[in-house]
Amino acid sequence: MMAATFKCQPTGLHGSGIDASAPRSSRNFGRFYSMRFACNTRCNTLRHVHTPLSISQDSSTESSLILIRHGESLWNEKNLFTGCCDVPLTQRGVEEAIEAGKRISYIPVDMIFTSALIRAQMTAMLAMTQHLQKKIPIIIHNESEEATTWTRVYSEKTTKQSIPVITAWELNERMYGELQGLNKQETAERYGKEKVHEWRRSFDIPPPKGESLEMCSQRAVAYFKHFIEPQLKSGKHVMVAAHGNSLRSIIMYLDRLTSQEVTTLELSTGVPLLYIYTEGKYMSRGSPVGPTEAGVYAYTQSLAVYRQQLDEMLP
Ligand SMILES: O=C(O)[C@@H](CO)OP(=O)(O)O
Repeated sequence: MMAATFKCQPTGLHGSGIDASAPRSSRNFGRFYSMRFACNTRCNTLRHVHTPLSISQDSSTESSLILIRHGESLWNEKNLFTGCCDVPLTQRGVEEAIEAGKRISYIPVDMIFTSALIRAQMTAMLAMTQHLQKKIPIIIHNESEEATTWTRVYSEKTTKQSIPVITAWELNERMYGELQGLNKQETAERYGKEKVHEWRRSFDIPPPKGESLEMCSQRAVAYFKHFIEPQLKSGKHVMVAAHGNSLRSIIMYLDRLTSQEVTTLELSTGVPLLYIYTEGKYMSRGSPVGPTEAGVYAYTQSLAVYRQQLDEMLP
């Protein structure tokens, strides 16, 4: 069913010009890590690519994972079921994304994963405009040989100042089937509040011709385990910009929630959540409050060191 619904988008870094042969040129960011993608599935081709990691840290101990639901979209504002319809942010959503960016501006980001939908991509890009690293997020295009070749970056220096952005349909919002485009309030009046609540928040009951949360979690969590977790394991700091239900699925996995517990999990638009991945475990650190808040750098020793490096680097 999913294959018919979504066109697979080959994603990844292969041939993107992102390369680990960067010299040790920066006083503060003198150490580079190289990593190798070795994953290959029908839909994704992340392979044989090196990316630079621009902070000093002990990559074997911990990495940060930021999850962010997109800011308010035009259909959130109109209270319409959105699902996989590709709707942009409202002005308020833009502001939420910028505010989220301020809140995570001091947390290192080496790679970004977003869904294939514009509201998540806008959120990631707007958030990164606030980041203290001042690196430029670049969407990686590997959907064809030509796309790979034509988007190649030929400057090592520019590559070092970039953050690869991987887009993946597997991180899309759940596909809401025949509810897409319908008003949530009117649908509740028509089918009854309980029925609509069951479609929206039960774990395994799909809306008409759509995905249940369970179906959404199968593809979102499989993608997370296959493509995102290996990056965290290798010491990369990752941001994931996605959607209410794809992120609820991922949080269910990270926090080991039961299918009952996840039914009450609600995520606000544009609010980042921080996890620290260490020794194969995820530690939830809630939502960062902002770079000026006392104590935020004490989340982990690496973050404290990172902050110090940023301070030394900034004018
Ligand atoms: O419409 C949607 O796509 C989602 C998220 O906005 O709605 P719900 O809250 O029902 O999961």
